[in-house]
Amino acid sequence: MPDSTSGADTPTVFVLFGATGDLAKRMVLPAFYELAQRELLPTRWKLIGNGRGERTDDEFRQHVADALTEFGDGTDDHWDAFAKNLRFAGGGFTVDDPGQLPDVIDEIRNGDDDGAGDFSGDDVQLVHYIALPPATFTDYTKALGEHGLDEGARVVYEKPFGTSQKSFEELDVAVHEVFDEKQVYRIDHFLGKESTQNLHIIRFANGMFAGLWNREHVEQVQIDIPETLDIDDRAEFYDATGAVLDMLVTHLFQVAAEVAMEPPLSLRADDLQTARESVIAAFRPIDTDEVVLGQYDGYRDTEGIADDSDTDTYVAARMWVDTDRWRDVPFVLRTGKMLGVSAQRVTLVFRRPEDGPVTHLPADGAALTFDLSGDGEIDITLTVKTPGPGEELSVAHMELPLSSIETNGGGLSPYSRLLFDVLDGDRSLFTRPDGLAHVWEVAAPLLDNPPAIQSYAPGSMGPHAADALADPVGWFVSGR
Ligand SMILES: NC(=O)C1=CN([C@@H]2O[C@H](COP(=O)(O)OP(=O)(O)OC[C@H]3O[C@@H](n4cnc5c(N)ncnc54)[C@H](OP(=O)(O)O)[C@@H]3O)[C@@H](O)[C@H]2O)C=CC1
Ligand SMILES: O=C1O[C@H](COP(=O)(O)O)[C@@H](O)[C@H](O)[C@H]1O
Repeated sequence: MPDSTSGADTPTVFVLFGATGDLAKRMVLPAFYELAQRELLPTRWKLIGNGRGERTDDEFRQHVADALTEFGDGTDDHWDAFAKNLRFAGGGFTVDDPGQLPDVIDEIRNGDDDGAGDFSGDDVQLVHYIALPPATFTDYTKALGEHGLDEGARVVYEKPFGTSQKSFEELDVAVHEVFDEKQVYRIDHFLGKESTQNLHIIRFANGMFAGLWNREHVEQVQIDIPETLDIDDRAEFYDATGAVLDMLVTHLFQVAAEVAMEPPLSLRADDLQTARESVIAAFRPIDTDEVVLGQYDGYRDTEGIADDSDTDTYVAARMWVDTDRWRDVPFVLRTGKMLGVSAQRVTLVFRRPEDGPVTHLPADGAALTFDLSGDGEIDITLTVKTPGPGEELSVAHMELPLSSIETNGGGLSPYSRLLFDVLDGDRSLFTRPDGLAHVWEVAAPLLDNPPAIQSYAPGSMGPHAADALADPVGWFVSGR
């Protein structure tokens, strides 16, 4: 639910720090354009790209057009009107020197900007998007405060919001010295995926699932994100990060919290965030005996990776959520690069009825799966009678692609959805510092004392040692 100041009529200035960077061109700029195409932007808006170098507005417009061609669907008849709203403010942005940004904002506020829309005389909503290397988050936050661009503004932080308990706490203090929590939007784009949102909608909107969402009925939860991708053009970033930080303690933990949360009082931002982020406090600190770390063969031959790198490109972990609802139900989480298949599946595996008349039931014969990839899909696995003579059993699947549901314009990509929510003032799908503080407590045993890395063949499903973590059900996603 949006905060009180948002609205389609509020003139909005969106400042994209790191506008020349990789994330901006892959995700943020195409998502912004998608919102324009879908007419989901405020009536009056400007996007100011910020960077340390100098570019004219027209050069920046060309940069955006190129990004849309390379990473989006190109430009269409929305482009001319869109391009008029793009500006560039170079010269960097530091506490000592704000570069050109304040002047460009003033031009827009004073109505001197020759683009579309008159902002003069209106309160302008500032939205800052920090798409910069994480090491710079604190300095840019301080600079926003120093140059008076914090008041009433919203600020979006890319991930990772800290890479250790210490760096998280330091960043959290720095951010709250400048911004109130209600101004802050920490992105985890897995929360913006259509199927992730269906974890709470399908559960709470359908009595048949609401009643099953507990230890009495669920035997195991799997959160499985294998990737066939390698790390080629992100070698420096990836080698300093690894699968545990890049995926496990960020996206997979947030999705686990979506599954595990207690019913929120409502779907309002505070209630949904409270339910999701507070259950992380009940995640049991990771037992490293229940973790398998891997690195694919050939990783160290990648340009930019040291010959002796011990960075994890794979992690599988069995975790426990110590609430009455989930006590003793294993949550098994897995992700890795260069695996045999790409998938993003969250599966609740249901218990087999005990002492019922049907015997010899398969362990994987009843499940509800949320496919987070692409447009999203919900699948139901059932044990059925094999058609024909006799009483043979088969495991059958029903698939509901979310793209088959009639909508007004189709689903939104995760970044478009999250940007829309920022512009709308809705923080439901963003992370909160109380949850993130617990993430680091849960992860500490693994970060402090990681198990030895095991090698695996590219195209496999990772080290065999991880197979047992999902016993007795077995991993639903299989690639071998
Ligand atoms: N790239 C991706 O696929 C993903 C990235 N992210 C996150 O998004 C954020 C940005 O990532 P990405 O775009 O890849 O990063 P880049 O390395 O591409 O940096 C973005 C921009 O920041 C500016 N910049 C770089 N170093 C500094 C510095 N030391 N001080 C000030 N400005 C600097 C540069 O712009 P200029 O030279 O114009 O000043 C650069 O173009 C990171 O937090 C990352 O973790 C999250 C998910 C995926
Ligand atoms: O944040 C990240 O996510 C991607 C996977 O995201 P998706 O957009 O393909 O759903 C992952 O490949 C990358 O390593 C990680 O940084």
